[in-house]
Amino acid sequence: MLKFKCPFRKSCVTEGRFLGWWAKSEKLTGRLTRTKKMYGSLPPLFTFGVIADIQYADIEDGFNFKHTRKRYYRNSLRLLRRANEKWKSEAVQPRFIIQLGDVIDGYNKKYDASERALETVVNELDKSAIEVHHVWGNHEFYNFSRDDLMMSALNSKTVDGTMAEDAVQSCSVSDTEESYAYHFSPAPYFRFVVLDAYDLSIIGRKEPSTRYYEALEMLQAHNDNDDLNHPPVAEGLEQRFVKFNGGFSQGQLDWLDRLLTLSDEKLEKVVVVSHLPVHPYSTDPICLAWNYDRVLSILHSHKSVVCFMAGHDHDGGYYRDASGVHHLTFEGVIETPPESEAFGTVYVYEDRMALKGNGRVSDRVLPYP
Ligand SMILES: Nc1ccn([C@@H]2O[C@H](COP(=O)(O)OP(=O)(O)OC[C@H](O)CO)[C@@H](O)[C@H]2O)c(=O)n1
Repeated sequence: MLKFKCPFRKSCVTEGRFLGWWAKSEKLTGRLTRTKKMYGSLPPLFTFGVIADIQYADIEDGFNFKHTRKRYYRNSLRLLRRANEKWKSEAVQPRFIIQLGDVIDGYNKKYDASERALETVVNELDKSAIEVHHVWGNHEFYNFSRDDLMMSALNSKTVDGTMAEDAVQSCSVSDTEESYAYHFSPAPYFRFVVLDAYDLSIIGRKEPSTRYYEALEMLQAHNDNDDLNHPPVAEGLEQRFVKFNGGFSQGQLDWLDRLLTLSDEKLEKVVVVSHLPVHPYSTDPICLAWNYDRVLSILHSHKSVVCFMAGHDHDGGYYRDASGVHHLTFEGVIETPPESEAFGTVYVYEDRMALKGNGRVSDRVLPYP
């Protein structure tokens, strides 16, 4: 029997009725394959763009810490421009862009160029007039204080009226230790959650503050090096306990859990994003969030979660976990050579998302769990 159920969009219902009529008028069963093909070729409900680790700086090319990967600091702006031009030129433009953090490089601070570099990338993004959701990474904190970031163009926290009654609009524990975590719903039955992976960190929190000391204690319990950017071990998951990573406060984890409970009740599909990956198989473990396991267990206890997107590991990664949640770590623009690309457009359907990658980012079909 022909099933065509789409609670998301009136036009889908119309298309469904049309297909039902068409199937009957074609005297049916042998034609179902054709119908299915038509269903598969329905336009997406909406699309969105994704880009990670642009790390722009107006300086000569360099290398990563281990000298294993080249970093193209100026070219990163050209790659951002090309991505944005592509999004702008689409017949139906992406509804929004997710910028997964580290939009400018920490080197800008050294050259007193943080503001200028930020203005340059924001101006570039503004050329498309597509709404951008900014995630904060370690390089944001090399350049700016948390207070500065809250006042900057990188604060894309939105007030989402649809869940106002649920009192989970944003993650606020106290005025002095506010987290940069929020959610938005770009279409009925879909929700995106932006997490703050440097909520518990010694670069994302100022001394003296409760979270700073909590973070320092957690880090030093696993890493006794003088230089806390140096990993405590050469292999394995404990490598993640470095200063350039961070974690999620209990307040933020509780907020996430409450929010996902409401999303479950509303039958939503939820995409969670953060600068740091949370699944060990989706990244080099040196890039994992400190308390990744706490996030994973929350994600797994809610049927609404379909995908987790992160940056930070410039080599990228992908893993579909046992609960069916897709963990996508996006390849970083900064380590992408001038002749290539590193961005994606995600096409969102009723039953799946499809990532159309460019350059180093692969195409992927992401069925919902
Ligand atoms: N093994 C390391 C790696 C890095 N550092 C120092 O930490 C700071 C941040 O490093 P950076 O490579 O710039 O950070 P990214 O966010 O671009 O990349 C994250 C992972 O490295 C990707 O694999 C900087 O001061 C480094 O010098 C370190 O001391 N030891």
